[in-house]
Amino acid sequence: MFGFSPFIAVPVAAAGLGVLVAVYNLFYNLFLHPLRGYPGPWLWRASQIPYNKAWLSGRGPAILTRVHEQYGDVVRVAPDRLSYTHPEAWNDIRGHRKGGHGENGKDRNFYVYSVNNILGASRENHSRYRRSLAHGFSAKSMQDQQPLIAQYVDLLFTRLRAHTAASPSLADDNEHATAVAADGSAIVDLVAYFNFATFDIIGDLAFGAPFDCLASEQYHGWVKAIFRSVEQFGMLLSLRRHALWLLKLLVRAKVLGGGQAWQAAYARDLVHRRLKLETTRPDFVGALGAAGVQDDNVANNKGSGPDSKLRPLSATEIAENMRLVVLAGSETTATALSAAAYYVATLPDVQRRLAAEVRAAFAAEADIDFFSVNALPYMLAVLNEAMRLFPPVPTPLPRDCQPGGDTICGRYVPEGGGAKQTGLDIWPQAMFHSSRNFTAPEKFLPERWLDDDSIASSEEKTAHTVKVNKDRQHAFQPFSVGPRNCIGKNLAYVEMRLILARLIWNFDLALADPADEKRWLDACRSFNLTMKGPLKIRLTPVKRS
Ligand code: HEM
Repeated sequence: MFGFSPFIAVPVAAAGLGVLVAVYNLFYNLFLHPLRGYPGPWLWRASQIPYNKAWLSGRGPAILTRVHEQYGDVVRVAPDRLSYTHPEAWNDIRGHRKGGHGENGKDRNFYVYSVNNILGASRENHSRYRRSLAHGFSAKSMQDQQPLIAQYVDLLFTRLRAHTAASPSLADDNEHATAVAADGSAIVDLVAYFNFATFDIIGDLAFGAPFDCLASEQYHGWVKAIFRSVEQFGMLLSLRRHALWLLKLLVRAKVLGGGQAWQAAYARDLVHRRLKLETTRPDFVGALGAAGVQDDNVANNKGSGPDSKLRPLSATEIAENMRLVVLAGSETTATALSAAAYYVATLPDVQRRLAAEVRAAFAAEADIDFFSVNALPYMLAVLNEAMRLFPPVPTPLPRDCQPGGDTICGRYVPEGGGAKQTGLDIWPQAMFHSSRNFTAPEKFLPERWLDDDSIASSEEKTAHTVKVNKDRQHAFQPFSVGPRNCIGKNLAYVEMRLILARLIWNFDLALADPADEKRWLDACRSFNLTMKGPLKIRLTPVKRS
């Protein structure tokens, strides 16, 4: 009499089982998991959903900053994941290891699309790639690269000056720049122009040919494809963590990741052409190819003999690494410059002090070069403060805890629970905005990077003199630390200093629309890199007698 049709009984039983498994998982994560002793919001500790939601929203950095403010320097942000804002975490998680300790390897899910380049390479291939690439980033190479870089910086300022012509009728307008006033000022989308310059510079260094963004004042198709794939990557990642089947379907349907094959083929073609040139150009491909280029079949045979770390790279490996270098080296630098320009345009006191320093240091624009820009301490402080408040890489580059576990910030972290290794995150934005690390963390105060201990903008001199606690300022590591830190850090600083110094030497900056003070920041979304809207700045040429 209690007999149910199998068409009802089977789905009901399956649903019931599903609910039981879900309840058991929640119970296990909260009360039995090896990470159960770490603090965090209970829903984040119980389920992966809030963490994935934060990633997919593009607002993860702000969300994680709030979570850390409430729960402290070490937070369990997902059942199998810890996130850190204590400065010691940089070295404990990513630093050079002593006494035969293994490294906390890169999260395999996260770097799955980077296994063929330096970013996600195995330890052995990483050494090969890093050693070969290092030649292109040495002090000697950078000196040789100076004319090549300067040529693009010159072109950037030729373009900007053309838009700010003395008479609007002479100015050369386009969708990214419009002359507006008889005083020669123009409204320019600086995000676009910084991207044009940084992509041209790195494109030329990586492939021996620029993208001609500055020449055409347009984004090159390859650059547009990179932007699209950065946004998609945030989604790919979350799907990989939880719905691999859905990911496979979407990739197969080319809804996600569709441009990857085209981007790879394009890079291979450029590298092949560059390798054929008989030239001593001081670019990255030249440095990589100097030790010879190995046949793809040999290089793919990942031998582990004693000389395996010295194996030269194949043309495909060079192309994959150059593709990564273009992405890693362009958008990041353009983001730092955009953030600096935004804060300078928004904060009159900062602009006044910066302009005084830059304009007093150089009698002529031609005096601004690789070396002379090093003598501008306030400008360096502005750049660092911009990267602190608006980090070019604001989301984590996650690691997996090494087998056997590790001690991080003085506390033992177990290797993992079940089949999953413990994930180790540092969200740079949460680290750099932490009130435990920085005095008045939400304020743009370049003075915190100078020798003075007191911060007071002239407007706030009496009301808000802040005594800066510098004990934990080493939390600021926008280029990461350890053997896999940013290889392009010095080049990035040279580009940023050259461009910002010349911008300030030439122009006064103001937001074209004051509403952008809030709107521009609010519209940004972070998926590893930061997707920014146009930054419309009124550039007014400096009048000199
Ligand atoms: C403001 C500008 C920049 C910032 C904030 C930045 C930040 C970073 C960070 C945080 C990493 C570590 C990635 C990880 O742990 O997975 C990294 C790695 C890397 N960066 Fe940069 N970067 C910048 C500019 C550049 C430039 C100009 C280049 C080259 C032209 C470059 C090339 C690389 C490369 C090749 C790696 C991988 C290094 C390795 O795995 O050994 N970056 N960068």
